Amino acid sequence: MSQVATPELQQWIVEQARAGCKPEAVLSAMIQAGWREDVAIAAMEATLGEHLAALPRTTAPEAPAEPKRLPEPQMTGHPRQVDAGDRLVDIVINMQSPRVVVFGNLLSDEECDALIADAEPRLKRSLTVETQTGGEALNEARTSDGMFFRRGETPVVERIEARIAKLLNWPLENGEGLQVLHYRPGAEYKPHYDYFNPTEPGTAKILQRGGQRVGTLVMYLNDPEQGGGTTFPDVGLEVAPKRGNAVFFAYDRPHPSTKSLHGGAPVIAGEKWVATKWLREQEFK
Ligand SMILES: O=C(O)CCC(=O)C(=O)O
Ligand SMILES: [Fe+2]
Repeated sequence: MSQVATPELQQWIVEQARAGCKPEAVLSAMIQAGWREDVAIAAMEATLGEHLAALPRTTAPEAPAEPKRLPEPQMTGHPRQVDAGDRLVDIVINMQSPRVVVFGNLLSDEECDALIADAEPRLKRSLTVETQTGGEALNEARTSDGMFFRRGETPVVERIEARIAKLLNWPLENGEGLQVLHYRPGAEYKPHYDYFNPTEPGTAKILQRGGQRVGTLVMYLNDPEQGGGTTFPDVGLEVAPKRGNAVFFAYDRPHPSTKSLHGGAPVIAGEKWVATKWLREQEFK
């Protein structure tokens, strides 16, 4: 008998493993059939190693040896404020896991008003990027109206984008265009992840435009009367929407272990306006 593992033998080893046979039982069956022990062990190791490596992952891949670079404010020495170029921005909350920072005084009232005024005539019922197809679709979980500015579209947008790039140490070119959302009473955005699910078929096409999303900055443009907080259900955190403030969160991999699940809670009274900046790994074209 040949002492080189054949494709048939490899197939048989995988089938035994699938059927729940213990490795010892598989090995002793092979020895019974006349395989040399060392050849049988090597065949099992190689075959099952390859088989396992090809399986879809259901848990988080191991963190890379070099921590991935992510958008992150410069906060060594625990400053109360961060220099964002043309403005000192307050640190209100600094949370590590999930990575969440709440900023105060990021936008002036005039900037908030200008974003709302320029966005309002262009609002449509919000679409979300569809990882099934790579296109966009109406999403029942998101009952706000929205629009996108192009990067640098107006002087106010340009100024805010430069400030965000400085604040989060992240290249301006890696940002998507600013999105403005308007929630009426009752409107909400149910808990979701902002990254694109790598197991879904449309994701490869979406990633061609700048790679994964790795961070989100939600800026509050007005003060809703009641409700409308940004929630992080994995950690029971709710950020109150306050005009000029913002909540930033980052996710180093497209996986729920980042605890970056978040949503816009229903607006109970009044309305809610936010501007969202999504940050990609690479230049967003
Ligand atoms: O409105 C909010 O508080 C959250 C918005 C959001 O999650 C998003 O734009 O992706
Ligand atoms: Fe989101």
